[in-house]
Amino acid sequence: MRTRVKICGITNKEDLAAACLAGADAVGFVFYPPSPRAITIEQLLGFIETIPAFVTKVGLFVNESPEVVKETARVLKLDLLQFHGDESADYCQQFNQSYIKAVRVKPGLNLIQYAKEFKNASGLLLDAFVPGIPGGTGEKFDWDLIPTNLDLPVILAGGLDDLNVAEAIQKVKPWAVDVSGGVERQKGLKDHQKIFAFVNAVNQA
Ligand SMILES: O=C(O)c1ccccc1N[C@@H]1O[C@H](COP(=O)(O)O)[C@@H](O)[C@H]1O
Repeated sequence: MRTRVKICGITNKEDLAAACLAGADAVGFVFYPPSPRAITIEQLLGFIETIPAFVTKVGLFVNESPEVVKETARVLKLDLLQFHGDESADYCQQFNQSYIKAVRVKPGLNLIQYAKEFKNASGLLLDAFVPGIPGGTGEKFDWDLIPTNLDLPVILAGGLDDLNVAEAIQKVKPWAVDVSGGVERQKGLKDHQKIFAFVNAVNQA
């Protein structure tokens, strides 16, 4: 099975084109103002139409108000919502739209129970737990903490790059991998060579 790839934290047209050309299955946009990768509806409207068919448009939110999520998804015609905060299952389901739920993995967390709670999600995104920061930290976590029998497709994230993603895929066998910092030249700006190297590494794993 081919492992799907999401390139997250895209802030401009050039980086978007590179991700699509490299073969990304999904591109992510961060609607979380404190992030150095944050983008506004107005900025994204300037280039969102350059996304070709069959590339999934993902909007990332962290504990956002439902009104803002609804309006962002409506105006930009997002395909998938990514909830990367402490959102409840009821909160995530209210939008009547496909979503993935992120969880920051640490010892003692019952991921099997978590996946059951979010049974309507299209996938469970596993990220590193770093106190005080919801995500995009560039930190890996202990992949041994991931059970093999989760009820949801696993999207592995957290500190991935072109050098470690093959090992991650061999060990975890996720449905998809998600990267932000590992393909950047500076926060918020992508390194196009790293994007291509990452997607190639995934395809060869
Ligand atoms: O990218 C961000 O700035 C961000 C902010 C808040 C929540 C999540 C964020 N990004 C997501 O974090 C993971 C891991 O990123 P990294 O590869 O370790 O940099 C990924 O799912 C991003 O979508």
